[in-house]
Amino acid sequence: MMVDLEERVSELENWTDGKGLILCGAAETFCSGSDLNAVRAISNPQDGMKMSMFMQNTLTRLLRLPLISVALVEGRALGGGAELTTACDFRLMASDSVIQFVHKHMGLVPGWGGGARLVRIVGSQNALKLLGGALKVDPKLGLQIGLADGVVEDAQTVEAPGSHLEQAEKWLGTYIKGPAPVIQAVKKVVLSGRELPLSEALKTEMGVFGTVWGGPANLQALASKSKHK
Ligand SMILES: CCC(=O)SCCNC(=O)CCNC(=O)[C@H](O)C(C)(C)COP(=O)(O)OP(=O)(O)OC[C@H]1O[C@@H](n2cnc3c(N)ncnc32)[C@H](O)[C@@H]1OP(=O)(O)O
Repeated sequence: MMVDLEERVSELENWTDGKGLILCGAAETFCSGSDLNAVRAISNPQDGMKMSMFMQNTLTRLLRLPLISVALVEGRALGGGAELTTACDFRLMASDSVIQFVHKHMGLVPGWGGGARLVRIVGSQNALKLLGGALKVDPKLGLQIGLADGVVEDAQTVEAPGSHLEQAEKWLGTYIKGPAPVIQAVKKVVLSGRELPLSEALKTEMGVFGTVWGGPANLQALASKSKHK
């Protein structure tokens, strides 16, 4: 799974006209973490560090894709699976889903970069509670602390506007409407603001601005004298 994920990220890095990405699991489970059978075979500090380095690299590259990404959490996101959700820009949770950093119960802490990212998403107080208590985060708690950005309704219920995936596509559609170069620029500006010290982020923003200023979408908008009512 880890190698497969790295390969998919490499493919996405070459997707030049992409705008959005939805990461979801199969068989009603988002991801139950690292393969426990494989983990047993590499349960020494040296191999653990190698796995940590590999997964941090893969998930950092996933988060830095110039695409707006959503983790669609159905069922459980446990351990490394919970870390995986933090490598997307947004998280949408199904009504019966749970995100749980179970690392403490495994005698571990996050090692795929999920601890550092969690602090940036929910703040250090909430991150300490989630990791220290190995708390089960349901959609209600997820929305309350900012780990979840929305809830998708069960497809069986009358109010549900389509499957979970269709709802996620609709939700993401709001944020990726428009030309790919502009949406990619939006992501790059937010990413630099999120990751870099202010002076560097400002420089990056200027560079990204230069790629869209006077570009096709900008010139078309100017020519159409659009109003923003
Ligand atoms: C980076 C740190 C980490 O990620 S440490 C890993 C943290 N994850 C875990 O400890 C997951 C432990 N598993 C569970 O809690 C349950 O299997 C969950 C995921 C809740 C599913 O429960 P349930 O619906 O009852 O199904 P089940 O237990 O019968 O599982 C079906 C088969 O899948 C397997 N499975 C599940 N998770 C893993 C995993 N992480 N690695 C390896 N195998 C896993 C189960 O063992 C089970 O296999 P089998 O059918 O008994 O052969």
